[in-house]
Amino acid sequence: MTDDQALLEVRDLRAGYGVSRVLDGVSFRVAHEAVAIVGRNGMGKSTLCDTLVGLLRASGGEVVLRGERIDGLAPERVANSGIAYVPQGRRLFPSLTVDEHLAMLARRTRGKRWTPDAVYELFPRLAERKKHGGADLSGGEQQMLAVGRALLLNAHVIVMDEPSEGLAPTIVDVLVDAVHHLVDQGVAVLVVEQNLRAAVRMAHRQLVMVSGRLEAEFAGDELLARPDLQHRYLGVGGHELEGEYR
Ligand SMILES: Nc1ncnc2c1ncn2[C@@H]1O[C@H](COP(=O)(O)OP(=O)(O)OP(=O)(O)O)[C@@H](O)[C@H]1O
Repeated sequence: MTDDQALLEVRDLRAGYGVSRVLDGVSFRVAHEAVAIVGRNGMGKSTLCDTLVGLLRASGGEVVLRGERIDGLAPERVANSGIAYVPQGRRLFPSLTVDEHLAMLARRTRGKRWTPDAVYELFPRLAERKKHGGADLSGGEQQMLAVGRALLLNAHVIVMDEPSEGLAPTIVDVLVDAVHHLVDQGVAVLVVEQNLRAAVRMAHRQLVMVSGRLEAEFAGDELLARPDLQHRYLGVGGHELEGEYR
């Protein structure tokens, strides 16, 4: 596989809940890079994440990871094939310490690039909190731990659903740096973000989801400079979104 080939390719993906169709033919490619998906609430971004990682079954289309179809596989097999998921809300165990969370996955890390020590090097703050339980961690520390767990799966692609949600700006900076570091290390990142500024800083390419379809793509900070497009695609200025796209 060469660098310009897609690590992840999604073709005409369709999925929904019962009779309600949410993803209505989603296609995109992710190479060795970070790509952001932005869009208003309820447009299908989390549904896309769940479908990519096998938590929701696609009703049509294909998900191809490094040349192999992974749609239709159970979530554990998707994880083993090289996509790790950092879900919205982080889903940690309140009674386990940081060390215990990472040790649970350490068995899989022998001889691999990512180990608990490498995670502590990436997030020194977590190293300081090794013995603390999940319930004692701040939102930012929980997010770092959730990313650390995903890294220990030694994934080729990490899917993150709204990682900056509820985090202080300085912690968002840590996450932005972490995403760049992961890309430098050869990991592709697909990040769903409500925070446009964070999305733009994490990912050079931003794809806009509208009603279960990808309607537009922007590069760099093009979208930040265009309030008209933000209004059109993201509903900025709409009462329910005021302040989210900051
Ligand atoms: N478990 C579910 N059962 C039925 N409908 C669902 C379920 N989860 C989401 N939906 C619906 O699917 C649509 C897309 O939701 P989704 O959460 O994917 O959007 P989103 O873009 O991630 O928005 P948000 O940022 O609010 O999570 C919405 O209409 C939502 O109500």
